[in-house]
Amino acid sequence: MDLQDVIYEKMDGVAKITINRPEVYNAFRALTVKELIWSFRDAWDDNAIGAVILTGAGEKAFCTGGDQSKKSNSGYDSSGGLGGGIGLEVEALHHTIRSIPKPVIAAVNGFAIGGGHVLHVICDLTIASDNAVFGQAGPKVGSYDAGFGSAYLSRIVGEKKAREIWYLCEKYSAQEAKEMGLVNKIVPQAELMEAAEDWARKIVAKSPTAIKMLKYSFNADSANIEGISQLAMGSLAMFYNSEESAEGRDAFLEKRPTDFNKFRK
Ligand SMILES: CC(C)(COP(=O)(O)OP(=O)(O)OC[C@H]1O[C@@H](n2cnc3c(N)ncnc32)[C@H](O)[C@@H]1OP(=O)(O)O)[C@@H](O)C(=O)NCCC(=O)NCCSC(=O)CCC(=O)c1ccccc1C(=O)O
Repeated sequence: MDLQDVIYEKMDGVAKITINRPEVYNAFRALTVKELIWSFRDAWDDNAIGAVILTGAGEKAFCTGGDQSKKSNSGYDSSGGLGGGIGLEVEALHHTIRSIPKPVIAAVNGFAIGGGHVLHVICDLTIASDNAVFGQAGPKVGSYDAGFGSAYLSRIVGEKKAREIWYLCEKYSAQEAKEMGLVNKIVPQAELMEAAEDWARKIVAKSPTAIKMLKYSFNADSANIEGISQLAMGSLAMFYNSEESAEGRDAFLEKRPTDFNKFRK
């Protein structure tokens, strides 16, 4: 596949997938999500690969979720039926990251916000640079991830903290993220890739069958969230076709405060 939005590399048993849209802080559009799925599936299919690193290009951001400039009232910029009607195959991407029988390490090199935050939450492990910033943004921009983004997040940080993260849309430092169990390790930004590659190589040296079965065992306990995620994305498609959702997107793009009051009923 000829990749435009993603850089895909393989070395010493480790696949590295880099979201490459630094001009929009690595926000994803339909093509980005398609290319991410393709890359993860290639790594899955390649018996020489034992671990995957997911990161973002540049020093500012890991990923900031859906590209707001590509969102219309009928969803993001893919018009097909894939993706539950939201125009982005986010649900399939989440499924692929969880299903690939090889650990996925998120190397968070800056902002992990919104749908970008959900991506690192779903990854098996997270290593953050000391300047990384974490948080959800959906309620500020007329969106939500009521699947893995909320239900699985609450398993990691607890119900109260997950509700705080979604309801307030505050930003959290790498240290705060580590304290709430969202991050496995923090390193200086210059050492991030070295640290991720070091952990990946340690995993690659282990029994692949043991690693695969452990990943599936960890997944089994939260597998029911897949069904919730399908419902969530279906409801999101309907919500996107509303003035309320459009107000959030437009305010972000116009760099002005939101006015959601008229939608309270
Ligand atoms: C990340 C920020 C907090 C950084 O703020 P700041 O340092 O002030 O930089 P900015 O000037 O804001 O940004 C620099 C530059 O990047 C552009 N940009 C950043 N993020 C996006 C984006 N998501 N879409 C489009 N463009 C983006 C920004 O416009 C600037 O460009 P200029 O040309 O220089 O003006 C801040 O940028 C920020 O808050 N970004 C938005 C984050 C966001 O709202 N993401 C979507 C959230 S939706 C969600 O959380 C729930 C939904 C969800 O998870 C989901 C589920 C299913 C499908 C899709 C999604 C989804 O994520 O949408």
